[in-house]
Amino acid sequence: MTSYIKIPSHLTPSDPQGSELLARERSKATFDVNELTLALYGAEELSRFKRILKILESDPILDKSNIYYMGRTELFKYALRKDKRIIQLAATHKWNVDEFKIASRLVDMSGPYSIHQSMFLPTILGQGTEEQKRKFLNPAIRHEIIGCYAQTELGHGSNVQGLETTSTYIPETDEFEIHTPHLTAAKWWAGGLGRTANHSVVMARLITNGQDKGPHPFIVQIRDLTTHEPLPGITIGDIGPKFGFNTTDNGFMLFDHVRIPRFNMLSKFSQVTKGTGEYKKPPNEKLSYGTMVFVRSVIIFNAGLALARAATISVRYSAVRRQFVDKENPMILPNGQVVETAVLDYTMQQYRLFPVIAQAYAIYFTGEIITNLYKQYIDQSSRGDFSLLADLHASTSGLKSLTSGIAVDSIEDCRRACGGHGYSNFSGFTRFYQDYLPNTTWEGDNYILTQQTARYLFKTYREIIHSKQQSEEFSLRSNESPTIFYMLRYLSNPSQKCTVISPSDFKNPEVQLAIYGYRAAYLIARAVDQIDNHKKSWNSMLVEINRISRAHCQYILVHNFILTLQPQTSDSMNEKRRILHNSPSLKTVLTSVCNLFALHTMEKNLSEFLESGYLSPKQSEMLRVQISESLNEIRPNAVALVDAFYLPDYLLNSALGRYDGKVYETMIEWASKEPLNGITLDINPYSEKLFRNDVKAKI
Ligand SMILES: CCCCCCCC/C=C\CCC/C=C/C(=O)SCCNC(=O)CCNC(=O)[C@H](O)C(C)(C)COP(=O)(O)OP(=O)(O)OC[C@H]1O[C@@H](n2cnc3c(N)ncnc32)[C@H](O)[C@@H]1OP(=O)(O)O
Ligand SMILES: Cc1cc2nc3c(=O)[nH]c(=O)nc-3n(C[C@H](O)[C@H](O)[C@H](O)COP(=O)(O)OP(=O)(O)OC[C@H]3O[C@@H](n4cnc5c(N)ncnc54)[C@H](O)[C@@H]3O)c2cc1C
Repeated sequence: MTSYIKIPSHLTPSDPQGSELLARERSKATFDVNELTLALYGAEELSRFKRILKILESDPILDKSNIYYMGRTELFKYALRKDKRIIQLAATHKWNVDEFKIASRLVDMSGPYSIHQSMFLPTILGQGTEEQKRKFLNPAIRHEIIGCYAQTELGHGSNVQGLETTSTYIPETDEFEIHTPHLTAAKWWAGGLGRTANHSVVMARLITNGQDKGPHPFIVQIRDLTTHEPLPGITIGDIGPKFGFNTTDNGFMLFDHVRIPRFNMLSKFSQVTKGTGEYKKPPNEKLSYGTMVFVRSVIIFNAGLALARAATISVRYSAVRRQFVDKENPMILPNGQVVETAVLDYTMQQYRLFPVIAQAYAIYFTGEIITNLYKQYIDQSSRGDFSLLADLHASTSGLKSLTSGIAVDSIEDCRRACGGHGYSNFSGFTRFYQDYLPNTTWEGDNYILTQQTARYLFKTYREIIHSKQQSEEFSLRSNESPTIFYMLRYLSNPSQKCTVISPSDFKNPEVQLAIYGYRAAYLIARAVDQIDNHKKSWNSMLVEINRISRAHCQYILVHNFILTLQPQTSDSMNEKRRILHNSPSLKTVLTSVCNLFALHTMEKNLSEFLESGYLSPKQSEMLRVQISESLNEIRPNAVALVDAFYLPDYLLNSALGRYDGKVYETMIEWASKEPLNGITLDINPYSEKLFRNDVKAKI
């Protein structure tokens, strides 16, 4: 990359150097960072990760050093080039799906093919028959066709039942006719549709024999495979510049009575019979929504990674950044020199950042559990058993909403914790934050999704209170279901009180779960009473409903973190958990992290814990004391805890979060490459010229 300004090479940052400060931090850690990294990734995945990283880092097409200076069109071209390159590398190195995902995560830029991978392929895989997979999936895997997922319309997104695009069965020709009846039915937002895809999954209302069977997925070829022009009857375009995600061509699409073969209705679960147009219902009405459940589970896992990344940048930078001298506890170098205090030593900075580390670990562990639950559902559903779907839908909806909301808030908190430099693109936060933002909206707006979770919780609660005679059955189920467990516990004595008598009692996992469980059950019981006995409308309860989903999902996050740290029978323990359980130092540090997560989250929602009367004002004071204690416990391990995420500089692309701490050297080097620095302006206001030259002499 070209430098436009020569920076005097004799200048170095004032002592102590960033590298020295980070080395000191690393030497204070009470646990082995490599061991924790292994416990997070597992040996096999870590070695794959390192192998793939090496390939990407040394590939000139995937070099990221220029991207902070690019505008949209340039960035889009870069994204297309890098998407093609990853596919070529995958072919060369024979990467499997998991390896491909690792590469995409490391290259870290949504692109024109992203939705092909994340939604088009999974939809055909999940909803297509074997014959349809042969016809569409195999060429799609080979990238002979490129697809997108067009569900949302200009006038409807959240309300899937309200979609207007129609797909009408024509028995005479054994075809479907796809049509856009109104402007509001224009497909809108589909990633990759704007300029790239030649096929699309189109969610359209199935009309057969004059009956509307609601939205179903269809495969539609939308562009000519040779000319790449839209096919007759189809109008397509890019929807224009966005808040972020500009490296993907989100598009719009209109259909004018476009015919497709009957074969193209994805028919694993519901079918239309040739000629008669008879409709065969799916075994569960919502199976056509399956892709959304899958992507929501991925979003939960990704939220943990996003938090890990934000925490890594801000914690490392805070260890290097120094401001003022803390006179009561000055920072003294080995040579006796008193220097300014690292901002990480200020308790306010710790209170802002350490909970983000804790959120990252908490969500990472729940992400793994949800991923496994999804796999279990896929396994069972392949044998015709859909019994897990309702639970999976409720958990993924609420957790997608909660975890992506936490991630968005915390990325911004971490950015602000980096002060002025956090506002520079070189911080590594700008595109990361902008591109992360739509996670709160896509795959179901976060406020809409909480209604799905609350509805499921109300149903479960009603089942328990209306079937006293079955209480034994519920007691048995409570061993497997933490939800039933906390509801039963609440119902056993609704006026119970929290048992904490000293701050350290808050460290007891049983106490934490009892507090979270009581609060969720109390809110649910109150809402059910309002709806069932006081005839409150659903709409009038929406604020409460959102609270309930959040309360339940926070319980789940705390429960899963505690479960991860509890000894398990060795045969049920996988390799990663075994590493963790065989290391007392890892368990100790992660217990502090778990406590901080549980207690800080409690403090942030304190009014809900207090209003039920379960927690007293006195206990809430003790809670604060214990949070402070947890922050102190984590302080020596802060840098090591983020190092353990093993997020390489190639991914972070951040001057502030570099592993080696060379923050200032990188800031000035990258600034010297700003192309604006290569232009000499003509500042005479009466001259029409803007520049005296196009580009300064390169240095
Ligand atoms: C290589 C892989 C990498 C993957 C990387 C992925 C990362 C992400 C990257 C990019 C992806 C982003 C691109 C974005 C794409 C999109 O946004 S696509 C469009 C997504 N759109 C939505 O999510 C719309 C949200 N709306 C809905 O889901 C629904 O309309 C609804 C809000 C759930 C309401 O639905 P509906 O009105 O039909 O249903 P209800 O009356 O409320 O409920 C009826 C019963 O059905 C149950 N239900 C609802 N949905 C589901 C479901 N999905 N699964 C199972 N069951 C469901 C509901 O609980 C009710 O049950 P009950 O009657 O028993 O109570
Ligand atoms: C970057 C990006 C990429 C996308 N990619 C795709 C894609 O590839 N394919 C695709 O099909 N879609 C895609 N989408 C669309 C996305 O799925 C929808 O935008 C999303 O589901 C929200 O729907 P909406 O836009 O209709 O919001 P609306 O439903 O109009 O929401 C507007 C507001 O109304 C509130 N609201 C609506 N209904 C209710 C209610 N019942 N109760 C309470 N509040 C309510 C919402 O909370 C929200 O605050 C993408 C969107 C973005 C931003």
